[in-house]
Amino acid sequence: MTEPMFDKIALIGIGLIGGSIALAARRGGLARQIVAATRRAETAATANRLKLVDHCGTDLAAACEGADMVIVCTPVGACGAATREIAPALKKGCIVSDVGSVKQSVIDAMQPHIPAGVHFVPTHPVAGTENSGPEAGFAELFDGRWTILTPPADTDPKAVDTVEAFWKALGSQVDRLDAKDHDRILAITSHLPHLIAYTIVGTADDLGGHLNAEVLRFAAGGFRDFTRIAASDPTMWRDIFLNNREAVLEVLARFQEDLFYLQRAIRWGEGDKLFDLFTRTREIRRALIHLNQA
Ligand SMILES: NC(=O)C1=CN([C@@H]2O[C@H](COP(=O)(O)OP(=O)(O)OC[C@H]3O[C@@H](n4cnc5c(N)ncnc54)[C@H](O)[C@@H]3O)[C@@H](O)[C@H]2O)C=CC1
Ligand SMILES: O=C(O)C(=O)Cc1ccc(O)cc1
Repeated sequence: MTEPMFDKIALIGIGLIGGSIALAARRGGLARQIVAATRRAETAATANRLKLVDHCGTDLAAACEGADMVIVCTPVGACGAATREIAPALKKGCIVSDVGSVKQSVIDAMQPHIPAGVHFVPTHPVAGTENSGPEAGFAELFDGRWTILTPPADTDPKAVDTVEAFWKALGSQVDRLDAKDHDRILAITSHLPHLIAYTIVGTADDLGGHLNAEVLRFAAGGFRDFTRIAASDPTMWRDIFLNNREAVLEVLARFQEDLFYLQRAIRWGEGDKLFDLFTRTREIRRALIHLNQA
């Protein structure tokens, strides 16, 4: 049997992502001990009942005592305060990481609290579901999916390599990006699609009257897919939009222009404009399938 990568991993927050990391790390035998801490006693009790980790409590700092690797798995708006709370307990040489869907604002919030001698390697596993909480975690979540590392320029390269090896051992493919580039890319590929889903389901619900019941009764195809995305966690997504404000507003402006273009084409019966765009987008989907990414 090979040696575990770490003696002790501590997870701060144990919902879908924290729970999945715990289960995948145990599957891979990556740590001798995995502990967690979360704000609410009820969540900790669920994590303990499900045996996601060796122990889950509510004292964030106590969980980090002696840990080699600490991963903050809270909504992005809570990352800074959580890091401030655990900072006094971090041992020298420890790696602190996070899994937030937004990177630059999380770096800005966490980095000032990272003590000297502790390494900070921010990450984003681009894998998830619409479900949240400790019951939602599963060991296979990261298998074959991408995890993006966005280490600040002065980060110890050995710590970055260790985090890369850890995510590969969890089943993920790994790449590295500048944090701001990450935020611009995710604004279009993940954040805008969620905003559209939240909007369309709300609009359908607002139709009112007898149409409302019909919309839900015949929810099929495209609309049903949107309702899945629109069931995603409200706290998590509120924090994502507030923390990736600029990039989201920029792509939203572009999107609105493109939507007006289609609106005009429909109004004036310009079928060739619609046909050309739909042909181009179908090719994009087929290329993704070819690359095994869809
Ligand atoms: N849900 C998804 O599909 C994905 C989420 N992410 C990111 O991962 C992070 C966690 O997301 P999920 O696991 O889905 O959320 P979740 O809601 O399932 O779990 C969040 C956990 O953090 C705890 N928590 C909340 N506020 C806290 C605080 N102030 N102090 C300590 N613990 C606190 C909660 O009790 C819960 O255990 C978020 O930053 C999100 O952006 C990244 C990739 C995919
Ligand atoms: O459920 C889905 O379709 C998702 O898009 C999950 C997801 C949500 C947030 C992320 O930062 C990454 C992945």
